[in-house]
Amino acid sequence: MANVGMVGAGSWGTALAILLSNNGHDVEVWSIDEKEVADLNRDHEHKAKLPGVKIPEDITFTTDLEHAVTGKEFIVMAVPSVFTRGTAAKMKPYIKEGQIIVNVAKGIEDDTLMTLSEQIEEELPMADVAVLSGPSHAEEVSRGLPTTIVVGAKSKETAELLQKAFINKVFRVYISSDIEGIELGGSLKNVIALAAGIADGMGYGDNTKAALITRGITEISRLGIAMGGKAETFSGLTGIGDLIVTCASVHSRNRKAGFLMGQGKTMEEAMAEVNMVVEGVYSTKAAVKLGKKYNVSLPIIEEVNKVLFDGKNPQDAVNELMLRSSSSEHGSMEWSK
Ligand SMILES: NC(=O)C1=CN([C@@H]2O[C@H](COP(=O)(O)OP(=O)(O)OC[C@H]3O[C@@H](n4cnc5c(N)ncnc54)[C@H](O)[C@@H]3O)[C@@H](O)[C@H]2O)C=CC1
Ligand SMILES: O=C(CO)COP(=O)(O)O
Repeated sequence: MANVGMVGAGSWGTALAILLSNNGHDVEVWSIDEKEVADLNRDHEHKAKLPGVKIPEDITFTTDLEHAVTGKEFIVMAVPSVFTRGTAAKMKPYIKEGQIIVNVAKGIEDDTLMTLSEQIEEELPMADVAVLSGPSHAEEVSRGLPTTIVVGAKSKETAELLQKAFINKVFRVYISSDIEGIELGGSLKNVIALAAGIADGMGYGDNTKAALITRGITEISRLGIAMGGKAETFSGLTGIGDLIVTCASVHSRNRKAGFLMGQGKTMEEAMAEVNMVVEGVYSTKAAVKLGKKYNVSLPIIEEVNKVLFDGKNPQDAVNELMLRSSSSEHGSMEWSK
């Protein structure tokens, strides 16, 4: 069994710490937040983020980053994307050659357009960086509800080591070498989930949701493939799978923030009410820039960007999407007649 360092004690870091501890590993969790650490060590429950879920007493929580990451067989990074680079930089003095770090956050850096694993590699070039992603809400994983997920890594050896560490009878882990595709699917689905939430908030129905999911994965795949991801990744768990759960789930932070905006709240009001990270808000601008860079059409993502940052009325965004120039479903096609 392994010694594991968990960096980040939000809902996802806590849920995965519980899972790894239940799998028999020794888990030490770091958070920057002193109150969060004190509460977790005292209550053995994350009352704010996973109320009612018992945290095993042998999981320790600390604000000492050196202690949390030194000498661990692998480190899990579960901080919101805007803190990923900075936290990785702080870890540098304690990271040895070949240290396995598995990032579980989902996002794209707005100014560099880098994925999170690329940022971690830039800060920690000595590390062996992997990712874990898929349809997996912390609220359900922490309660042991059956979940499937994918580890992406550079080597099969690292992928299998992590697969073995995380897998159990309610958490089935697949492996993949397509880190780029996994990360792009995981980040871009959050933008579409904001759109799905907005549609729900406006009172639209299941037809609209299906349209957003289906046309959303078309946008995600088009961009992801142009950037080097594999087509099959976008039709798998980390692509369409994660998109479905995030657009549909009552647990989704992105869908909820969108819902509140669809009901007339501002982006800031919606984010404050959700009170957990809404990653899609941070990934939207980057996605629009990537669309331009790779010359890929992203109509839904562009409308989300306008609603979030240009004050566009969601109804006008819907009209724009429905009335834009008509086209065939799959681009240029051959016709039999
Ligand atoms: N919650 C979920 O169900 C899932 C979340 N994710 C991803 O995991 C990442 C983390 O999400 P959550 O745990 O939900 O977020 P959260 O909003 O619950 O947690 C944020 C946590 O980040 C830490 N933090 C706060 N400020 C920080 C700073 N300045 N520097 C470093 N750490 C800081 C704190 O421990 C805080 O509890 C996100 O990228 C999210 O998309 C992925 C899959 C599932
Ligand atoms: O990525 C997730 C589920 O797989 C979590 O999505 P939300 O951040 O929208 O809750």
